[in-house]
Amino acid sequence: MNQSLCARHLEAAALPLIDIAGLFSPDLAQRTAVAERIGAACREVGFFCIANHGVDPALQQAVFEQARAFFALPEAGKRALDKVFSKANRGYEPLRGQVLEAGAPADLKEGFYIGEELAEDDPRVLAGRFNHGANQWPSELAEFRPTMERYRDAMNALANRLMGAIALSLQLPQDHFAGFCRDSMSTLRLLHYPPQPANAAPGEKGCGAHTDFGGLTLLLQDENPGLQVWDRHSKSWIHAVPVPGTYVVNLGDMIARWTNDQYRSTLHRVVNMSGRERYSVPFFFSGNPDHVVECLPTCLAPGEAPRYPAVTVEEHHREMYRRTYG
Ligand SMILES: O=C(O)CCC(=O)C(=O)O
Ligand SMILES: [Fe+2]
Repeated sequence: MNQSLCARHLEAAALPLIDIAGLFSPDLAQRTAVAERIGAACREVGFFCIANHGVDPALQQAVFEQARAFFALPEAGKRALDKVFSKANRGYEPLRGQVLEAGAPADLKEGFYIGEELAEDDPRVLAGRFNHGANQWPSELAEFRPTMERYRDAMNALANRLMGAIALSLQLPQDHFAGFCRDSMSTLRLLHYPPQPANAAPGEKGCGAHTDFGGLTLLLQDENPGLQVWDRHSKSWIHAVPVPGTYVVNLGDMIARWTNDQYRSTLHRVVNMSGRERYSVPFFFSGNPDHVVECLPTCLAPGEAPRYPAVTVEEHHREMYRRTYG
């Protein structure tokens, strides 16, 4: 192994790697043992990698194949599914379509958003609920929709399991977050990052520094590194080098609100210095829109006040989208 590879693997080791096989056990002690490791990572870093998560590698590869095929479509085909045509923020987002870091140049990524499929006459759609509606699907790619729907279902199941582990890690019953998890307004996002251009403007990068808005994010990365996670101890960026077969899991702002920042929603960004096209697939498990997120009494020391007012999942997401899409 050469020097630079060694250095890269050392950096990768900085994100805790947790084997979650025990979460699938009928034995509460085994589930709790994994939950405790997750809890420690949530307190320390707010980011961790999970292995033995049970998601079919063939399904993950199919998602990447479909994502690559979509982004390779002619510009006109992608623009026909532009998010601007959707009231529910579904569809294609062109390069530089989002500013994730306030004051920085727009992000050097293109994306595609998929959510729960809701018909035009669904009462939630008729009521104009935030992000509720139909998806836009590329008619050119027959396998795209079934692949993404299967994958979204697998991600919802895994996120539910991880929320149970987070509850256990906070000494709460495993189903404590069931109300949050029910009919979650989750988003599957396909991302494509071109290589960082040599002539990039100052501060221009794949994805500006941000924290995620929702509950949990489960990130599938291809083999090209690019994700960087802020380390508050060394005050520097950790390179989250892809570890084959794992997911990167990070906590969104909702979990920081519940725990009064005991569990961290950590700053991260993407700079694609790999010299290759990078593809990633974050799944944002955002929670039930009506669920009220407020500080858990068990996360307050005697005399301590909650840092955040109570907010519904829907109110919080409306505000966050307003900030990053202007
Ligand atoms: O592409 C990545 O590795 C991270 C993307 C991300 O942070 C996001 O979409 O919120
Ligand atoms: Fe993110």
